[in-house]
Amino acid sequence: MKVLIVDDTNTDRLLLKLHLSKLGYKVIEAANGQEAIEKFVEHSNQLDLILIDVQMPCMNGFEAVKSIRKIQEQKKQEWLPVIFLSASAEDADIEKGILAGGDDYLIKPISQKVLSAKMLAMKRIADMRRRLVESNRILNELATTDHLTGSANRRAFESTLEHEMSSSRRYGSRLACAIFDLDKFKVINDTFGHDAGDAVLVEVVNRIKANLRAGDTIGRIGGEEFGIILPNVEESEVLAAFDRYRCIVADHPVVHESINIAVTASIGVAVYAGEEESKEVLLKRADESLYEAKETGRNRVVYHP
Ligand SMILES: Nc1nc2c(ncn2[C@@H]2O[C@H](COP(=O)(O)OP(=O)(O)OP(=O)(O)O)[C@@H](O)[C@H]2O)c(=O)[nH]1
Repeated sequence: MKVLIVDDTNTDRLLLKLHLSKLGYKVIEAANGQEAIEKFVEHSNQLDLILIDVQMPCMNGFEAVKSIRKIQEQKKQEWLPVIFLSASAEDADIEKGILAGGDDYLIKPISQKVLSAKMLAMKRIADMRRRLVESNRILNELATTDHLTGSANRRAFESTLEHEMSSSRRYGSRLACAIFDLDKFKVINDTFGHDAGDAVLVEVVNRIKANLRAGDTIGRIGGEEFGIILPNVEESEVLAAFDRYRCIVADHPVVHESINIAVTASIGVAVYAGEEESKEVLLKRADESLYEAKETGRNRVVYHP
């Protein structure tokens, strides 16, 4: 468990550090409110608890914690327990501490026994918090990932598309969006079996992922249908970029259980450059190009600038 100790009195800070280190806690120190905020920002991913003195010059503990809570809210971070340490036993001060975002308030001088017990209680909260963060991470992954191919699922793909379209509007950049559909996939399933079909889907996604630039996205938007987003592309690069993906699929068969499975894909492209257009209309334009690619022989990229 990692604890940030904030106290402007060196001896108090040192004593606390000594005691917590003996109990096995890792300690980071700050000597004032401003430094506490800086240390919090630097270590927020690993911190489990803040122990902070109230009376400090320039910025007192209450103000520092209010700022920390604001940062946490902006960054959508999980709750981090805070214990105030103060020489004042006034009810009003205790109330202020809780209102400022504290979870507990200890009156100085603090007995080592009480501090050890409070630390144990906070460790329980820290463990619970860590489990919650991990569960949220797993839930988010499940909600946004296609379980077979590991690519973004339709929901995550559409949300990325919306985000990229708004960046395109803001910065005047151009983004290319394509619908990429494997050809005659039913025949692959019927000839080689559903497991072979699954292996083809996984291999195709892996090949494309290995060739995407940072910031590009592939998402599975249907059974054998994928969406690809290339933000910040030059008009002259669009066709060549998607033709490269077509070749990456068509040039080498997928080998499954020592059987070579030839696969091709048809790709329909639409480019967005900040127009008044919804993602549904953009995807519809890509879909119309895909339809044309299928109708005119498959294993083709169709793009009408
Ligand atoms: N193995 C496997 N097959 C899937 C999966 N999802 C969808 N499919 C199959 O993909 C096939 C899609 O067939 P169609 O929509 O007829 O299209 P197609 O055979 O690819 O023909 P064209 O798109 O016209 O070239 C169907 O047979 C689906 O059962 C999957 O997760 N795994």
